[in-house]
Amino acid sequence: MDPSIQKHFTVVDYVIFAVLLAASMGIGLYYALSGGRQRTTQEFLMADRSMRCLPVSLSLIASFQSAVAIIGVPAEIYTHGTQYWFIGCAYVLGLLIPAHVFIPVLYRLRLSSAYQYLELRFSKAVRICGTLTFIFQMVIYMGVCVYTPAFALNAVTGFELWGAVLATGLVCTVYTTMGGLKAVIWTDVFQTIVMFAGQLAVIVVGVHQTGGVSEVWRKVWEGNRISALDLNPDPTERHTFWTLAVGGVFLMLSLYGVNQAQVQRYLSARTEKEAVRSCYMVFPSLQLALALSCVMGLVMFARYCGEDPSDKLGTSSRDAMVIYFVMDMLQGLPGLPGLFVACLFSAALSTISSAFNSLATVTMEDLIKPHFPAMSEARATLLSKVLAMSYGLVCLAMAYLTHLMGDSVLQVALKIFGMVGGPILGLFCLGMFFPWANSVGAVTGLGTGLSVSFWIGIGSIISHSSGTKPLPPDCSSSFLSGNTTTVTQLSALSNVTLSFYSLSYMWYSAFNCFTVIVIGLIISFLTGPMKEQDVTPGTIYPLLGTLFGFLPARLKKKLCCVTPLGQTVFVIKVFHLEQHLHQPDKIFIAPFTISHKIITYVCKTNDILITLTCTLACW
Ligand SMILES: CC(C)(CO)[C@@H](O)C(=O)NCCC(=O)O
Ligand code: NA
Repeated sequence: MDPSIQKHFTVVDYVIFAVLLAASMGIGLYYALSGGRQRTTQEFLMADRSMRCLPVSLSLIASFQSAVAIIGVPAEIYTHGTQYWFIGCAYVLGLLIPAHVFIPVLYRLRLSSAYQYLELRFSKAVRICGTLTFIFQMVIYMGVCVYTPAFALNAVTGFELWGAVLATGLVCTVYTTMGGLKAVIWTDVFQTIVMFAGQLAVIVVGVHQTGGVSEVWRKVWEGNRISALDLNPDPTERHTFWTLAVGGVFLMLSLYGVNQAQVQRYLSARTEKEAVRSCYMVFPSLQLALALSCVMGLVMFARYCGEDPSDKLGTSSRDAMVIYFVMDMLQGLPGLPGLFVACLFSAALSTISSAFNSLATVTMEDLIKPHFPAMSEARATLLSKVLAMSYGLVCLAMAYLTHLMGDSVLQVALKIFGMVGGPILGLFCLGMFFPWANSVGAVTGLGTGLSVSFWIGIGSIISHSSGTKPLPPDCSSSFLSGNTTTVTQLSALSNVTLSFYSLSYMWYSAFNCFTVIVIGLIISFLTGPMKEQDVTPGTIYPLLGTLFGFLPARLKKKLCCVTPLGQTVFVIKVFHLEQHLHQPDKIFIAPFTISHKIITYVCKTNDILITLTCTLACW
């Protein structure tokens, strides 16, 4: 790269970056030494199920808001206009459905791992398939997350690439291993605030340098960056209202409904109500996060009029371009470049810490504990810490693998969510909404879903058919339909396979989710659908019964698998008992274990140990 355009950091900037890392370590240390000192898996992995909604909600946003979004969304807006902003519409259903469908089912089962649900509903085999799929997804994703900010910074400022990767990876591993989920959640709160502050600083400085809000508006308007509502129904067009607002709902569901990183936070909330409330509170914050990154893209456009510095930078990476503009704008304002770097690394840290903790949880709960039921609590906790640490090291290895890949990172990250998260979402929907689905159907459905999604995903990468030409760069140019021509050419392709490959990546989650459900149901009916009395009560959400409320009661009962009233009352009693046991003088030892419809409570009331056993009923 041309050394004359290289941006430099001052001492203040390095100090700010160091403060971020030190503060995160400090929070980790605090939770290692306070409370229960991380001596139980309940504390280390579930934060003692004692969290309030505010920290939980900020932590929920932080998990999937990585540097990928902070750099990728402005790059998207800069080159293609504001169409992507319509994904904000998907947040409505994308958060309401998790709050009122997934949280009630999962919270009431008092799980530790979301994949425990799959065993209760189907079988051990399905649970293990689900867990392995999740591990695969998160391991790839965290590589992308830690590599992205380091690479982009290195391209522009010469900030040591592997030094930055190692610093983030190792610092995060240390505080996650020391402080457990409490540290992960509270560092998320701190890091989310730094993230918002960094983006806000760039916007304020950018608007000021461009000559005010009205000047920014004039330039983005004349440069055609304000996109109209695109209602084109073509599923191969990358971003339209439909792909974003409808396809986006499924993307959101796979992240906020069934992804262990998020489910674990819901489960760490002290009550179900608190969990639902935290999900509601994600809505305004996520809209704010989206607005900040979109506005940042617009401000950059107004300031640089679509300029493309890729020749000067020696890389065509759009991420490097964003960093270049930001560093250029913030130059000469001591501390602000450092704040932006802190913002990027906050985003990365908060994402990989969630990944480490959730990966340690599923490995422990789904893969190890079932084989060693007699393992002592101390040993289980130690093992969980070793797991969290090992995933930290895996993350560094994945960063190196990401280094060997290419493409636009926003698309890569969202493609992974769709390719792997979509089938997992399908598996949970199959279990929750369709009482007839059986275990064979679930495994076959997941297998088919993953195969189809990889076929399309890899096909699209190889045939390069998912790209869209950027809008013309010039601020004052009139509208050119670069976008539309590409799409018409693509849809005119007679080759069916090629048009499959060009399916918009925003549809991946929805498409793959439906593949799993359809194949799962077909195979279930062929191999003998699940009988109502064999379905573990409490694992079905009466969706079909609610949707078809007009049907006669007998048919409705068949659709939603409602259990007899007597049993329901019984469970309500059990839940009352549970709340009762939460009283300070009556300590709850183990929440309960569920094995094949039998709940076992172990509780301690006035120093007497009681073991309660009862059958689980539908809620
Ligand atoms: C996950 C969404 C779509 C939620 O708004 C957004 O945060 C996003 O585009 N994220 C990109 C992937 C990432 O941040 O790692
Ligand atoms: Na994050």
